[in-house]
Amino acid sequence: MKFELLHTDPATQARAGKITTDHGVIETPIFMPVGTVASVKGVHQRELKEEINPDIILGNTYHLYLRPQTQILEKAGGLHKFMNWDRNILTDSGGYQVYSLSSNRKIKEEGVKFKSHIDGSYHVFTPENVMEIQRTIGADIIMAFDECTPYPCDYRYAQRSMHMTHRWLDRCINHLDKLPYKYGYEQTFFPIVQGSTYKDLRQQSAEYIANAGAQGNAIGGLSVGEPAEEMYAMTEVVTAILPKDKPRYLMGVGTPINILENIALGIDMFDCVMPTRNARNGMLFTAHGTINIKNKKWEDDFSPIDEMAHTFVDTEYSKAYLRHLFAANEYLGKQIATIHNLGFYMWLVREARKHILAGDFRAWKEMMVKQMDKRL
Ligand SMILES: Nc1nc(=O)c2cc3nc(NCCN4CCCCC4)[nH]c3cc2[nH]1
Repeated sequence: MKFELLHTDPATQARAGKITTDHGVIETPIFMPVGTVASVKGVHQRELKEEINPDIILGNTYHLYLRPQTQILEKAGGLHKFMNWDRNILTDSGGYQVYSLSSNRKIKEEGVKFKSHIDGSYHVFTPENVMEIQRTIGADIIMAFDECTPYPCDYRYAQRSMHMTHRWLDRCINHLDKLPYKYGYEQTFFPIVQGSTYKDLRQQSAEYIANAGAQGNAIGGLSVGEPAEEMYAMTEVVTAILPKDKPRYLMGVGTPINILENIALGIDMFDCVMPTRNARNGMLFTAHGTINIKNKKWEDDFSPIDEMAHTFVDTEYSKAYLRHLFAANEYLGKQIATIHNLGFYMWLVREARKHILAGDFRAWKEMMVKQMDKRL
């Protein structure tokens, strides 16, 4: 992987960059649509490419390991072939999903024992086998196996969790070095900063991760219920320490406002289920605020979904029609809302990149944060 830092905004820490991998170029700042189990829910790969045009999407080790399982992915020649997606893919390592999805899991030094949320079978993830699984899935960017420290937690817990994540990081790196690529293209490994919301632990973890000398670095343990101000404060502490010539990925973030605030703090990569999950619930994000399309007020509003026309659905369908589809529980409604929200998120980060390069990012960001903070 190659990262070119094209410009850093003088008034903030915002950056415009370009990542190049064997599956193409990723222009940063970037939002990565979440395709947990090899599908961005309700959207065809062709629609994704033609209408939303993400340079990279997310997959998930925990889910893909349980279903379709790694031997199927291996027989298919990896996840790109299996889902017919020839652009970039990033897989999360499962550290978060085990903690958020599995009914009962035990975290020990060796690894995490968990019960499948699908059929109740027991499994163990270790730094070593998660590296093997991610080699088999074949994503272009793969994440360290870490513990996403639960929030809130006391200092002692956060400290011990962070040190275990650092020991697991060393095990990931040592094991990965023994695992050749399976499908003939490069895979890049990102370590993950922890430390919960304790400034000194975040500094220690950022130093440890920076010293690993990876091609990119991630910030974990945030967007787990902490107040946004805490998220921003921890991001600021960490980006001050992480190397500037490597991309920074803030995991699981976030709302449109969170994304703009964190771009200003020096983050290059984002992923979040919000645009897709909220869409399925009728919540639309727009540059002028959020719309709950199920609200009766839209039942005779025949204006386009979004005049800014980020994607074809914005002008081909009215608010009234979309509200009707949700009222009738037609899954076309969920599909339309999903394409709209992903189109908006991609527009937002691309606009941010334009303003960073134009030198007026701060003023634009302040205006957008105010404008988007409305319920329409
Ligand atoms: N390996 C790993 N380590 C993390 O610390 C981590 C931290 C994360 N924090 C989030 N937050 C997701 C928040 N999301 C907001 C919309 C509703 C569903 C949850 N996702 C994460 C994923 C993560 N993955």
